[in-house]
Amino acid sequence: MSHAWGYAADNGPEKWCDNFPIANGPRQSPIDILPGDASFDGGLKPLSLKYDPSTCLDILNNGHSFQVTFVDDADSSTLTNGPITGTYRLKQFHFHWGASDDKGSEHTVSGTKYPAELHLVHWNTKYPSFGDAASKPDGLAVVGVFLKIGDKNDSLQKLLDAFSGIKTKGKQTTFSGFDPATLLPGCLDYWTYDGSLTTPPLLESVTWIVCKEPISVSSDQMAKFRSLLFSAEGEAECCMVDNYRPPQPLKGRPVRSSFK
Ligand SMILES: NS(=O)(=O)c1c2ccccc2cc2ccccc12
Ligand SMILES: [Zn+2]
Repeated sequence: MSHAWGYAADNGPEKWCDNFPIANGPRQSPIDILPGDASFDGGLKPLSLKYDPSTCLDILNNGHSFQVTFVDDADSSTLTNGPITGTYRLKQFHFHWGASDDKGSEHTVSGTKYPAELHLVHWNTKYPSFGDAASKPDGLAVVGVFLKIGDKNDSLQKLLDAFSGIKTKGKQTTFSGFDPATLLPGCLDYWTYDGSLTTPPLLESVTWIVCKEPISVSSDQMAKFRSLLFSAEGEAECCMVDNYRPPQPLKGRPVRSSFK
C-alpha cells in the first residue's frame, strides 16, 4: 500500500490492515446498528452538549474530509452525561459522504446507508491533551448524526459557503462564530457502543454516540460536498467522495439505546 492511506482501491479500507493491524481489532468502527438487537438502558442519561460559537477557529480540507476545529484549552464547548462520565471537550467536527445520495454514512441502521454522516469529536479532560486521550480506551467520544435527503439545511449551508477557500488538500481558512448545536437533531435519542476511530490509526479509544434522528440536507447541498477534492493544488484532481469506512464486525459488543 502507498504510504498515505485513503479511500481508493490501492490504499482504502480493505488495505488499512497492512499498516494498521488494529483494523482487525475487537472494537472497530463503524458498525451496522440493528435496533432490534440494541438493549434499552434506563441508566443512560440524556446528552448534555454545550457549545460556545466563539471557540470556533477554522475550516480545513485535511485530504480525507473537511473539518471545523475548535479552541479546546478550556471547558467552553463540552459533552457531558449521556453514556460518559466526566467532561469531554469538543475538538473538531467533520463529515463522511458518498458519490451519490444512496451511500456515504459510516454507521448504517439495519443495513440502511444515509448520504452522509456528521462526527463531533470530543476528548476526555481527565487526560492532559487530545493527543494523549486518543490512545486511551475512554479517551474520546464522538457524536454521530446522520444526514437524510430533504429540505435545504441552512446551518450546513454556512459550511458549504466556505468551501471556495478549502477546495484542495491542505487548504485552511478562518471560520468563526459557528454554533455546532445548530447541526444537532431536535431529538437526541441515541445508540452507544465502544469503538474506534474510523480512519487510521484506527485507535480503539472512542465511545460512539449515534443519534437516532437524522438532520436534513438537500440533494443540491450534497452535490456541493462532492465539489471538494482529495488532491492538493497542482495535482491531478480527485473528487472527495466515498470517504467512508464500511461497517466492521461487532465481535460481541453490546449496543445500548437511550430510548425504548
Ligand atoms: N471518523 S472519526 O470520527 O473516527 C475521526 C476521528 C475520531 C476521533 C479523533 C480524531 C478523528 C479524526 C478524524 C479525521 C478525519 C476523519 C475522521 C476522523
Ligand atoms: Zn468521522
